[in-house]
Amino acid sequence: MARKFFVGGNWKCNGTTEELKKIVNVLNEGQVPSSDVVEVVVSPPFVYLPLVKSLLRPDFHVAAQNCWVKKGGAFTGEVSAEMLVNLGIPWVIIGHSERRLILNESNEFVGDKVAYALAQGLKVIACVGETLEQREAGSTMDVVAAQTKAIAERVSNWSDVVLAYEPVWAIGTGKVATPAQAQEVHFELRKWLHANTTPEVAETTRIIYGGSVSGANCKELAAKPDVDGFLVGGASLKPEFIDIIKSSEVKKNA
Ligand SMILES: O=C(CO)COP(=O)(O)O
Repeated sequence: MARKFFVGGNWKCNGTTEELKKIVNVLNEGQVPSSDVVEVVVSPPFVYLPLVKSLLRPDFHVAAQNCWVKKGGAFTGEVSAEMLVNLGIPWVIIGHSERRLILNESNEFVGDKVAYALAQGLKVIACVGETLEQREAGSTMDVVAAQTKAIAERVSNWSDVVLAYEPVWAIGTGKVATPAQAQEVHFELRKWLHANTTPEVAETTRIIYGGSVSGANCKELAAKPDVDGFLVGGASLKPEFIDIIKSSEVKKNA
């Protein structure tokens, strides 16, 4: 079964109402391949989710950038998976490296969050990736396998999971992984899924790349067989996000 190309825009902690309305207008007017070819999901900060959802074209969807690890209650400052479901938010990003590293989210905590969000009916973009230090020490695959294992141990149904490989050294640095570097890790991750879940999960789960993806570098990355799309930060707030969505055509012609 072919894996549908997936392009996520992670807006992180950016934007004002006016700025986000402008980028939504750009997206709404963009000429992109149909939703049979590419799935597009943008992720504004929590407070803007209802606004963006209400303005966004119907073939694009929204994601939250995080959610609480279990049922809501006395957890000041948190937003629960149930609340996202209540608002009709279909997707959530979990385990982004900014949360793992700045907010000390452990592999186990991320795995628990993924499992809880899925159980509530959300679809999850689960992020993994190594730091520069870990890459230079030769432990890239150990790190991403351990992060993926903590998710796999808690998840049996992978049909609502997209796995995002985002090397920390490539995020916001302009230092994109080469297509060969991305392909190598994606291939190994798929192999890991094959050995540790089921061959079908390995074959059907989308593994997307994130880290300094731009309009200029997306086509070469998209051409790699195990790169099933992107999670885009900075460039997802700019008109070039449309070009990144269009890179899905590389797959159609493959
Ligand atoms: O962290 C990212 C997406 O989640 C990538 O960010 P940049 O595209 O800004 O490098």
